[in-house]
Amino acid sequence: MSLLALRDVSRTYDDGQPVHALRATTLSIDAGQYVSVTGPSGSGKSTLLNVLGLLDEPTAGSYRVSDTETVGGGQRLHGAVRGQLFGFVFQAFHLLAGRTAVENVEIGMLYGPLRRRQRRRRAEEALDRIGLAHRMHADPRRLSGGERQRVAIARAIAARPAVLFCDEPTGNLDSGNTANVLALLRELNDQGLTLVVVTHDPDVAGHAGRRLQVIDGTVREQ
Ligand SMILES: Nc1ncnc2c1ncn2[C@@H]1O[C@H](COP(=O)(O)OP(=O)(O)OP(=O)(O)O)[C@@H](O)[C@H]1O
Repeated sequence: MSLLALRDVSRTYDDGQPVHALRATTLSIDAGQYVSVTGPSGSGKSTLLNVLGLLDEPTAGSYRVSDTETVGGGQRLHGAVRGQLFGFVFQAFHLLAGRTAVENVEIGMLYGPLRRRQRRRRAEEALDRIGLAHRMHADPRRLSGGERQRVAIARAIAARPAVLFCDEPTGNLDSGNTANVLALLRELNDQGLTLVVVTHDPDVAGHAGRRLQVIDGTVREQ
């Protein structure tokens, strides 16, 4: 059974005249897949990621997550699915300065069901998993770019999502730090996490087992 299933999904923006950011797309992603999404600027990659991550709603079509129809389900359903199953990593790390790494990771679980002590334990586990246990109490301002992105990944995986959505996760990193983050993503995928990674970088895309290309709102397998 596919974990994420788009059927005939379109996303049209009304910007004076219609912008067809995503055109009648049918796409299934199975649990455990590592999927990259590439394509020219403005082709619809972020729109696809936002629709898959329930951050944006299709204008037409059906989107099932774990066999639950989400289109028309409303904010409450979308929020619940996101909270239980999805984690997000963006190009800009969005970490809070003045808070430690472990506090930043805990913030990702603030609105979930866990109590304070459980949140701390999960945060510590997540930092340990990404190899930053020794920097747990550091302010993100004192971490390297690669370490910051790893903290952002820890924050995204601490609540144990089934799917991690990444939008240009290495966009702000030099080649050494990019290699570290890619090794971490590979390891997380090996442990069963489903990954969907939007990237401009063909080398980053090359790490995925399944490669999608978006051109003018149309998704193709590569
Ligand atoms: N809120 C919006 N209102 C109107 N048009 C939008 C909006 N968001 C995106 N678009 C348009 O939809 C199309 C797809 O945008 P999208 O951001 O998905 O592309 P992208 O492939 O992620 O681009 P990039 O690689 O530059 O980030 C573009 O033509 C864009 O201008």
